[in-house]
Amino acid sequence: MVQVETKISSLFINGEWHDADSGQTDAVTNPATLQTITEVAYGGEFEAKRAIDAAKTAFTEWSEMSPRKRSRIMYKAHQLMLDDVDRLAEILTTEQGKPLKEAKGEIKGAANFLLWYAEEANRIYGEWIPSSQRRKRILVVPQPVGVVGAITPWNFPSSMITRKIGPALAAGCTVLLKPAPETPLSAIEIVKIFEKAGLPEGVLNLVTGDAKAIGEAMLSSRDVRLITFTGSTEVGKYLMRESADHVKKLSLELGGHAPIIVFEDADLDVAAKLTLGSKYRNAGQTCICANRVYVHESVREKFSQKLIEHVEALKVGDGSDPSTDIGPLINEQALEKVENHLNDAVSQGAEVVYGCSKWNGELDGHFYSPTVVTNVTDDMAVMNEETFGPLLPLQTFTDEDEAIAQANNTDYGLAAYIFSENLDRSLRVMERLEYGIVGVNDVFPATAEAPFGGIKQSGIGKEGGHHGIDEFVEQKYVSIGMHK
Ligand SMILES: NC(=O)C1=CN([C@@H]2O[C@H](COP(=O)(O)OP(=O)(O)OC[C@H]3O[C@@H](n4cnc5c(N)ncnc54)[C@H](OP(=O)(O)O)[C@@H]3O)[C@@H](O)[C@H]2O)C=CC1
Ligand SMILES: O=C(O)CCCC(=O)O
Repeated sequence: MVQVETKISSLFINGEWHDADSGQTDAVTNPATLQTITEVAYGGEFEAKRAIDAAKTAFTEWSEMSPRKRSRIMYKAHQLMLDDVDRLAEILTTEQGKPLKEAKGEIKGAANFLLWYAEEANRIYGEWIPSSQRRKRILVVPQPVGVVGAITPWNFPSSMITRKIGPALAAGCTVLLKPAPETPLSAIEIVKIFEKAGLPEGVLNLVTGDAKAIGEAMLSSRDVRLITFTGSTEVGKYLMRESADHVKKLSLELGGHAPIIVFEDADLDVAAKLTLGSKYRNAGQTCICANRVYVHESVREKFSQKLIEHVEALKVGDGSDPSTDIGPLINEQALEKVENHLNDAVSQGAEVVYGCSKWNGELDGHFYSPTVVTNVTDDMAVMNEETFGPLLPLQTFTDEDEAIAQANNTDYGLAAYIFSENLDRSLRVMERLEYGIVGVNDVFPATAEAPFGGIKQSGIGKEGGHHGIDEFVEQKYVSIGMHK
């Protein structure tokens, strides 16, 4: 397995690596073995403020650099990432737990965001609008917002970072990045890649440590013009409230509670296989994971049989073992949440048809068996809250309107999925689903070229695609009078 130093100076401010001012460190733990991997710096307000100052100073040169030049650095970073995919995937698995094959997929996806935005850097076009007045001209000039605060989660420790810093850097913004404390090593590697690729000092800064204090430094700074955040809806709401004083821009990718609807005209083999892929990827810790499945009553038996056959074949274990399909959950609280959702459902009459236990293998980590429950009702926690774990509830429906109403009956609106071989129905249902992303016979929508993002309490703004750049750009309207 990959070798990591026992202590890392993980604060990167103005092109230099530092320890925390206090000398404090924070342990990074392997969730499969519960062994400490290393210690990283536990920074706070003062380090974050210095990083914001560095980003502010670097902004002028970076934003005025030609897009071609910015783009070249990003291409290089993309290539360096791909060249090192095996080692980076091992680091990711060690700190996050997901199976190596998924970690490799994530690193490639993360590199792809850099490639996509290296290309987009050259295409941030303005507009020339015909004026209603003969002696006037109207221009719209896109300009970078300024210093960006990026706060990222542990579930995709690499791609959630490049999905934010890719468009930020392409647009000409400079960044203070605060990664999740569970997974700082992938963030450190990304920063090192940019250092190697020749990114000027101060353009990308990293502060690991006290979330509240670092967040507060971002929120209270008039120089941080945008906060881009992926994580829980609760913290997203907090950032929104606290951004009001400075009227900051916000881009928020928050929780989801994705429904899968399996219609009676679905290809049940495809539906069962992909339901499994959606629910158990990253042990269910993906914001677009299926949280609840609605299957038409007439195909319930057949569908659940096929599903269980697939679930039975899944192997739980240490993600670093190439044969593992499901790794550990990130921590004890995550495990408790799954257990609580299961106990709540069972106490109200749900039937466990597969799984149901903390894993009793020989590893100490936070493992949970893939579990399937039926006889669930609308008021159970699992049908209302994001579980973020490998628990799959199956409920039946009898008609299309009922299925749509059930799917929409939530404050979340990130991703929803339908399985049907009927094109008319697929389009009809897609249009009525109140979600930012709809998968039709597909459950893996995240990709660099498409706009990923939720509605309702799942967030604001898009990441990915040419749309992803918009968050990092202000449109300056220039009104030109001609007087001669
Ligand atoms: N949309 C998604 O992809 C994700 C959704 N979630 C959902 O959230 C639940 C809880 O997970 P959790 O990791 O606690 O998610 P959080 O929202 O608490 O954490 C996400 C990131 O935000 C940081 N953060 C937390 N509080 C603040 C603050 N006041 N100011 C600035 N940054 C802050 C965290 O740092 P720190 O941990 O140091 O507080 C972390 O870097 C999960 O069970 C899941 O339901 C979680 C992760 C990703
Ligand atoms: O959980 C998320 O916030 C992003 C999902 C990314 C992916 O599906 O690759």
